[in-house]
Amino acid sequence: MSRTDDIIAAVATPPGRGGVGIVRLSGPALQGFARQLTGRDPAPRKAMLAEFLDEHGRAIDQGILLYFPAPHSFTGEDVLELQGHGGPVVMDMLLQRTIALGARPARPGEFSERAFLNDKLDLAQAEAVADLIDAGSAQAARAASRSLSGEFSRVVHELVEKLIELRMFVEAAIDFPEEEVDFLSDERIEHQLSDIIEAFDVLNARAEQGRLMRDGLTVVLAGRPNAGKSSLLNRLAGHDAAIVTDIPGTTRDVLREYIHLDGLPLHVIDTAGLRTGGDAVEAEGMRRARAEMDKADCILLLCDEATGDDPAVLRRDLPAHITALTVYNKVDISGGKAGRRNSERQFGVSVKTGEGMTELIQQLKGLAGYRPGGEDLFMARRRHLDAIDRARAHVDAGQAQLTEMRAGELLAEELRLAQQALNEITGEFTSDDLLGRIFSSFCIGK
Ligand SMILES: Nc1nc2c(c(=O)[nH]1)N(C=O)[C@@H](CNc1ccc(C(=O)N[C@@H](CCC(=O)O)C(=O)O)cc1)CN2
Ligand SMILES: Nc1nc2c(ncn2[C@@H]2O[C@H](COP(=O)(O)OP(=O)(O)OP(=O)(O)O)[C@@H](O)[C@H]2O)c(=O)[nH]1
Ligand SMILES: [Mg+2]
Repeated sequence: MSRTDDIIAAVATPPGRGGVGIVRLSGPALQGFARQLTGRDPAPRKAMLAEFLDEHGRAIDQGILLYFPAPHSFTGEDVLELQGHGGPVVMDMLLQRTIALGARPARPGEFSERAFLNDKLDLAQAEAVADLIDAGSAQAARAASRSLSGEFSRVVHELVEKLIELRMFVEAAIDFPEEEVDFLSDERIEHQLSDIIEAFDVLNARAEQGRLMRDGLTVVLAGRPNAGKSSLLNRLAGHDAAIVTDIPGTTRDVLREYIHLDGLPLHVIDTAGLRTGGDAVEAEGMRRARAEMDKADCILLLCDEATGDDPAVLRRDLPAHITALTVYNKVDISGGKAGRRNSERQFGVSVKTGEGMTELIQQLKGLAGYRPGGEDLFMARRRHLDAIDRARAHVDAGQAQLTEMRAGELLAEELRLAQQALNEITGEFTSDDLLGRIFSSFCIGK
């Protein structure tokens, strides 16, 4: 665990020029520190106009000084903010001055880590702070804000409480072995178990939505040369990202664009057209195309309907576990039907005129199970979903112990393991290693 008895300092505002820039400090005895820096005693939680002085007593900057005495601060320690003029040189001079006075530069995420260690935030909330800063849409920001306020943690805790309650009940039964079998046949246990499993499903659905909102959906555009993949990339991106020509084999590299569909982040990946032959460069392009397809959430298999390109052969070749939509392109010249075809996996479009595009996009959102504007979702990460999955697997195993073996002890143990897995989400049960990994991905000054 990191030491928290020293003073950390960092520029909390983004690098570059801005109206105001903030150097933030956290640690012990910052009142004296403020006195040395400004020659004045700061009043707790009161904005004070002050001069930030260098070692010769000259003003580096004139700014607002904020002092939050422990424990009533963001980190739970003394916090000092020097709100100066937002230029990179001023900020650096202020930071260097605080270091000369005994502070040390903060590591990424160290302020949030201290807030976590001092119980100001649980782990899911600390992660939500970072997700709020990284939010790419208003929906994502609202979801992160809901997690930051503790909504996600509250739902997780409710489920943990249910697990504890049931475990106590089962453990009480184990303490009276002669009655155990009867006790375990008690319908209450079955009921509570199915109640818990239902709560897992609800939690999982909400968290999965939140994860989608955070990580987005990766869609790979694949198909024969000239099918219109790069044209589709450009239309989705809204600008000329990729070169489009009528020469088959135009795209050789993998191209990536990041867009939003009603708040759903979409990573769209354009690839080299698949065909036999082609030179070494094109062959490498196709190899990379297939590597991207293996990692996709969804593949759009494009074909040029105007030339009668049959997608069946390529479709058989796709990675089996990944959802694929077949997109018949160029209906403006083929005369084919635009929009949904025989199944929800087949669409006719004209990338050129835009016909059928709305339906295709609608289907993409639907595939992800994405519900725009979902007011009940909270930000979640893959780490959280993994923990939910593991906890759920323990509950399922416990249920099997009960119904098949009437083994109360084993059920109790599975419930304990489920509880432990869920506690990883809020950080009641974590390793230093995990904390290190989480906080080091934050920005400096957060
Ligand atoms: N200038 C500035 N703006 C900021 C932050 C900051 O650190 N500085 N924040 C940093 O992320 C966010 C606000 N988060 C904060 C969270 C808690 C406390 C705080 O002082 N908490 C005390 C008192 C609570 C109260 O008065 O109700 C506490 O929890 O005891 C301050 C900021 C966003 N804006
Ligand atoms: N008429 C018509 N032409 C289209 C449509 N979509 C694309 N094209 C044309 O088809 C040709 C090939 O388009 P690209 O987007 O480069 O095709 P691609 O699949 O990226 O091809 P490669 O990069 O070679 O694999 C270009 O001349 C486009 O203008 C469409 O909907 N209708
Ligand atoms: Mg192309």
